[in-house]
Amino acid sequence: MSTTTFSSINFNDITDFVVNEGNGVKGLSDMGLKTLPKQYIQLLTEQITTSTIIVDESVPIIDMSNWDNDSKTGEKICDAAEKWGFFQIINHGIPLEVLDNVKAATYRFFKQSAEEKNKHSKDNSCTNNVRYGTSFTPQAEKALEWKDFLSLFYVSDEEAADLWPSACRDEALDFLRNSDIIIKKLLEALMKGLNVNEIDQTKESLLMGSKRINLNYYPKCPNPELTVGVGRHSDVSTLTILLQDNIGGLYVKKLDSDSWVHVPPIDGAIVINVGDALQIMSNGKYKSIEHRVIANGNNNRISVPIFVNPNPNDLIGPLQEVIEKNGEKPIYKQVLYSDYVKHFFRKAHDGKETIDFAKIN
Ligand SMILES: COc1cc(/C=C/C(=O)SCCNC(=O)CCNC(=O)[C@H](O)C(C)(C)COP(=O)(O)OP(=O)(O)OC[C@H]2O[C@@H](n3cnc4c(N)ncnc43)[C@H](O)[C@@H]2OP(=O)(O)O)ccc1O
Ligand SMILES: O=C(O)CCC(=O)C(=O)O
Ligand SMILES: [Fe+2]
Repeated sequence: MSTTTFSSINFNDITDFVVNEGNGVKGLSDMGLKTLPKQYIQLLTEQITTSTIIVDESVPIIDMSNWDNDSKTGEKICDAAEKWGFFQIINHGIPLEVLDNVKAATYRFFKQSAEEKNKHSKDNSCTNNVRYGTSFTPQAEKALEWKDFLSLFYVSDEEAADLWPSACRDEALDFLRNSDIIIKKLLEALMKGLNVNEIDQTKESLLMGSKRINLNYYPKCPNPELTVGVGRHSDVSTLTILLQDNIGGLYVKKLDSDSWVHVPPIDGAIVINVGDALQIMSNGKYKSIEHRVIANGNNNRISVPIFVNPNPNDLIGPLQEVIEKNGEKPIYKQVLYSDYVKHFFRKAHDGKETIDFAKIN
């Protein structure tokens, strides 16, 4: 166990302690520090103030239990994807036990020593497909984010058995497996809304050709109002399937406004959001909305997003059907998906700016 105390580390050593030595912000929080280190103080414009929060609106909650005999469910999904870019689903069919197990596994992974977790850091990991880290892109950020994460890119069960950390591997795989049916249903409905009636092999690759599961850990934070758990960003996925715990703190931007709406935790629900890849493929019909997570002064929080993505080798752009059948002018060009993701990962979170990479000027 580490014998470092907060008074024994200099403020200038913080980045070394948190980022390079793998202690993460959890390492700082566990020491019981009373003041937020300056490296985490966000610009005033990025700190979340109550004046921009709307309390009397919320993202749609869609009951999936009627999927088979109510065509309205599909319409509700398309409507939510157009107007909010975010919604919650209930009665989705993923067993509660699977959700509870992956939450417990997240705690189990982060409870390990810094030395154990740091075996999976960018510098130490023997594979690019498993990455333990903190903040988002520390080397590119003006202010760091109060979050540690483990990011697992899925290739196969065999590869996961060899490379994913045993503290969380089986539970993460089980969540991925159990989310498959709901992912297909959601994409089927969303494609129908674009006049795409069949998800053939090419579409399957474009829509869900790769998956990444992240385990996020946001420890209790001193001066939470000065920093963020995750800064403003939109996901670069097709769809994100997000499991959050009961603490709360995720805010989404209301379309065409400067206001933010809280996504309240609902027991057993899953949060769904549209990512940039689907905004691009739908030629802007479905919205990949900016969201962010506040830091919490009283509680640790965890979340587990599954990012459903195109295959990295796919060229993504507005779908042919959208342009031909609907007679639209494309507003995005074709880009190689792995180039798009590399662009996202090389800069700090910056709201909706990633998508400019694919815009036709
Ligand atoms: C909100 O906080 C987050 C969010 C996220 C992820 C959010 C998403 O929306 S994930 C969906 C991403 N899509 C995919 O992963 C599928 C496609 N994957 C790929 O195309 C490739 O795997 C790749 C991600 C582009 C990596 O390609 P590779 O050839 O292996 O290139 P590298 O040189 O390893 O990486 C390029 C660049 O990205 C950085 N990076 C790679 N993986 C991650 C990661 N999981 N988390 C953070 N950064 C990553 C890597 O350091 C490289 O940057 P350099 O500056 O070193 O060149 C995730 C984490 C959050 O906190
Ligand atoms: O923790 C959350 O609720 C959201 C995290 C998030 O936006 C992400 O990992 O992309
Ligand atoms: Fe996100």
